[in-house]
Amino acid sequence: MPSRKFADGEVVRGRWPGSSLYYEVEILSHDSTSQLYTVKYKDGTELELKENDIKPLTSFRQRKSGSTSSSPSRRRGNRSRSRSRSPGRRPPKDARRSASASHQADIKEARREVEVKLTPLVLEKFNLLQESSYISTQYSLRPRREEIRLKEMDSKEEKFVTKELAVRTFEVTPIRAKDLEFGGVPGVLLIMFGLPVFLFLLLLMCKQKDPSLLNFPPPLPALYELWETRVFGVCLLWFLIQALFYLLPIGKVVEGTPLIDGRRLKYRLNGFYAFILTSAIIGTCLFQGVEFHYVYRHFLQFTLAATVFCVVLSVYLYMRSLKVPRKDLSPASSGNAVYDFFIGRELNPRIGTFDLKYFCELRPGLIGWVVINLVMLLAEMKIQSRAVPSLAMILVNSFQLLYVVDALWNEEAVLTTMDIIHDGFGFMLAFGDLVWVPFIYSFQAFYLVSHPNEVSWPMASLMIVLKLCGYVIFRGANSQKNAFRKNPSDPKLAHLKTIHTSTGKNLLVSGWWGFVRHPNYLGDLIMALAWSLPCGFNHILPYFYVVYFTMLLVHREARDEYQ
Ligand SMILES: NC(=O)c1ccc[n+]([C@@H]2O[C@H](COP(=O)([O-])OP(=O)(O)OC[C@H]3O[C@@H](n4cnc5c(N)ncnc54)[C@H](OP(=O)(O)O)[C@@H]3O)[C@@H](O)[C@H]2O)c1
Ligand SMILES: CC(C)CCC[C@@H](C)[C@H]1CC[C@H]2C3=C(CC[C@]12C)[C@@]1(C)CC[C@H](O)C(C)(C)[C@@H]1CC3
Repeated sequence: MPSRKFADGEVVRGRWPGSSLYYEVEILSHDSTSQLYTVKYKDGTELELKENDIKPLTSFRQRKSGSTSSSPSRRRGNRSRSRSRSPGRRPPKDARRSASASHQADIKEARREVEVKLTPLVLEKFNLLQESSYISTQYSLRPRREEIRLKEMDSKEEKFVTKELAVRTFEVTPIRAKDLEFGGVPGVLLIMFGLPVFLFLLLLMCKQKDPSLLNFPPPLPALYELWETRVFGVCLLWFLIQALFYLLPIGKVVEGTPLIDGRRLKYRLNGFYAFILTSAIIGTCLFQGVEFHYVYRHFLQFTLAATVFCVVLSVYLYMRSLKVPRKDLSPASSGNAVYDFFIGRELNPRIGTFDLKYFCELRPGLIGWVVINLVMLLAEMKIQSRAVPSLAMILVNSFQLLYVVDALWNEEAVLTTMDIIHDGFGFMLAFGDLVWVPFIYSFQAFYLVSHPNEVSWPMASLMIVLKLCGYVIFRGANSQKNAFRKNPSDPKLAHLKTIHTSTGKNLLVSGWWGFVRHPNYLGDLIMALAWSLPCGFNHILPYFYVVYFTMLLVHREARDEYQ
């Protein structure tokens, strides 16, 4: 058994992680497996430290004044973040080890290799006490201007703290079987097999003359009827063209949020240019008389081709994740092969500088959705022998076009979403981005092709107002959040109030974020309703998106709250 240098109860100096400052601490215990000491600072903060970060008292000359007795957190006037602990973190001797425990231990081990050791271990009792006193002071909601002044006074040290916090935020907590999201392994198996079948049923139902939910769902066609190699080729070509646009050296390069080792990946923002170039190609094809109706006629074949592509991509992503260093794994991964295949094992799979997850999140599926909507608009004109598209179709197309253009214009914002920061790239996002978005989000337009609905101008005006209200809330809230996450000291946000959270991060509680807990979700839901209303009230089917989206956002809200 490896020897230890310091005994329990010994009073020594412990380095404050991320800085070169040493404070008086008491050794509480030593873990022989991890070789870490649990130490207690004078203000009660407990951390795990490496032996190298601990020095005997005798190795320091006493300073006349200064920080000898104060704890780092006290020196910051109790605005300390040191109390923060990762929620859900269990003591190391947790007896309930699951199959995922060794995988998580691997990830933790990797973290040890790359970062200054910082594992706050606060006793539940202490934490509760401190939490309540903290809440009572924090809920006085100081205007952020004052916070900024305090920060400036303490800026040098803040630098350490900020970095340290960034690292801590992405701490990988042990995932036990009961902590797995989406219903664990049975849940993700159901989603992976059930969702593609459900998607086909939905599309087949929508094609029926009477798409009532009370009707028996039509039988699924045989696979050989749905498979067309040519269609698969078109999908592949589409993906490659978008990849080519992504590689173009136009648009600025920005840094993403810090990874567990403090690194920041670089991302090129050229999604909007990709959209312009795609529009130019589509325009040229239209001018040349290319038969876009082919896509409508083979819509199910396209859905199958995209699904097959996404399964192949997911297998590739899982295989390559088995070879990546442990520090590159997603905090959502669990060690269970089935679950990780779904949620994604690798956080940021890249081929050179080509970031597969970031690329798929915004390009082929989202731009594909707009193109499919256009295909539906043309199909409506052809099938219903119209000289111009219906007002309902124009509304659906323009509402959703605004949504996609907004996402591409504000491309940088996607870097702070849960998908990029937390989830790996696996079947869930591959299927979501490349199949679900283009083939389900275009559902209202698909519905209108075979179920026309006349919308009067007064009704259309109400729908436009609803859409714009939703958009203003969605954009206002997301922009405020992104600006805050990018630079919490941004003078433009100085009037906003914040509260501190147990993860060490602040949350906005005024402005849009003082209005409801997730104003961006509210705006998004209002827009979702505006997209469905042009389809009328004859059937519930075009409102499927609103129902699904509510469930998705409620689930995301719960995931966000948990994190
Ligand atoms: N159309 C679709 O299918 C679809 C699907 C999903 C999402 N969306 C939209 O995409 C956008 C982003 O979604 P998202 O799920 O990533 O959720 P989000 O709420 O934008 O992002 C979650 C992150 O926001 C931060 N946050 C939450 N509350 C905050 C507050 N009060 N103050 C400051 N920061 C706060 C947290 O960051 P920290 O973790 O850093 O604390 C949290 O992790 C939303 O507008 C959503 O409606 C659309
Ligand atoms: C189980 C699966 C079917 C779940 C699939 C979920 C995905 C369809 C979504 C997860 C994150 C979503 C998302 C957008 C689209 C839909 C998702 C990929 C988004 C690109 C839509 C435009 C927005 O402006 C956005 C960029 C903020 C947004 C990011 C998240």
